[in-house]
Amino acid sequence: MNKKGVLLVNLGTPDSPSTADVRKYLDEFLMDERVIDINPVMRTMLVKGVIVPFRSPKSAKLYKEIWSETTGSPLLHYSLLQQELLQKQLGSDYHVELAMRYQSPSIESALKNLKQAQVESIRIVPLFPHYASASSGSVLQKVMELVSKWQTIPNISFVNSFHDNELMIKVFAENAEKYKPETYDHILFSFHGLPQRQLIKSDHSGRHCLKSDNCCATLTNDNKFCYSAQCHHTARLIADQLSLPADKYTVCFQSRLGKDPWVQPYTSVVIDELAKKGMKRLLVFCPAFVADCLETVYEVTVEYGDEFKKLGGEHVQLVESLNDHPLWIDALEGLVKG
Ligand SMILES: C=CC1=C(C)c2cc3[nH]c(cc4nc(cc5[nH]c(cc1n2)c(C)c5CCC(=O)O)C(CCC(=O)O)=C4C)c(C)c3C=C
Ligand SMILES: [Fe+2]
Ligand SMILES: [Fe+2]
Repeated sequence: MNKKGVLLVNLGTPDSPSTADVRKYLDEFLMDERVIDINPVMRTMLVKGVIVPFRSPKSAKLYKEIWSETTGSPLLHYSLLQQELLQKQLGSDYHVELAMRYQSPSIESALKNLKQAQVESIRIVPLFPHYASASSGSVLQKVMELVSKWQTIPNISFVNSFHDNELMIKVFAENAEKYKPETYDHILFSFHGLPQRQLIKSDHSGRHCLKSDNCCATLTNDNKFCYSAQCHHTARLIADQLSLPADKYTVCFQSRLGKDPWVQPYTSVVIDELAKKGMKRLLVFCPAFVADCLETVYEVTVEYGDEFKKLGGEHVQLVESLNDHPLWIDALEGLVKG
């Protein structure tokens, strides 16, 4: 019997924390037309002329801080563990591959392995709980570009988003419980940011995105593919699971790049405001990521932690990501079989 193929795809990480490898990674990532979605000539000038030359040495320093001598980039390490554990759990009827949208292991090589294994179908699982053109959309476009050239195209299906996955919500809540959320002054749900123009472009109704202050407060037919509305929904589900009152938590967005407005409120602004209000201890969830990475272990723990302390705060505690939690592997099994 032919096996069923599974392709897990995360964002990508440099091959090493050297400036040259970070430059290669940022160049491939930021030249993607779904990531910096502006006129191609402007994108080339901005990315190759400004962002990559200035950002690469700075980012390389940060990557060096989180790089493990034995396991390298945390994002790749946890993604490989997720692949291994899912393969074990699904058994020999399945062939599970892992790819990164940018750099290695590439989507090309993972698809080649699936083709060689003569799989009868491919289930594509972008490892992003919330749909964004810049993340899941880009993964799906790349896979379709490559597979469309095959002589025989197997059955293909993909997961668009899983922002309300019950097991995922449970793992985030469980991971937080050991820190006793009730002992913190405030809880943040800090999601990866996105330029506002990308939200507006995804609003096919033309009635929803950024048309009112609370356009993301509920998930409706009009905004069900809105990245921000999906993020708010995930936060509400985790907060409900932990019985957090609405005034005890804030949804915010981190990792802004460039001068254009991104989805708000910005995490750094919220942290400043909370410190100025005299809050001392913050617990921070990063539910846009299924594995710990630069944006969680460095940006939240170190950068936001230092910023908070400078303004009188005492402690910023990150709730670890889904990583290799057994219930998350169960969740992945459900996404594959669903
Ligand atoms: C969760 C999904 C992600 C979306 C959506 C996303 C959009 C997006 N990101 C940038 C710019 C950068 N992101 C960087 C790192 C990074 N981004 C994600 C995920 C999403 N990005 C992850 C998982 C990571 C961490 C990778 C790792 O190796 O640990 C970086 C690189 C790091 C840095 O230099 O700060 C940049 C740059 C844009 C512009 C964007 C949408 C338009
Ligand atoms: Fe990013
Ligand atoms: Fe929206």
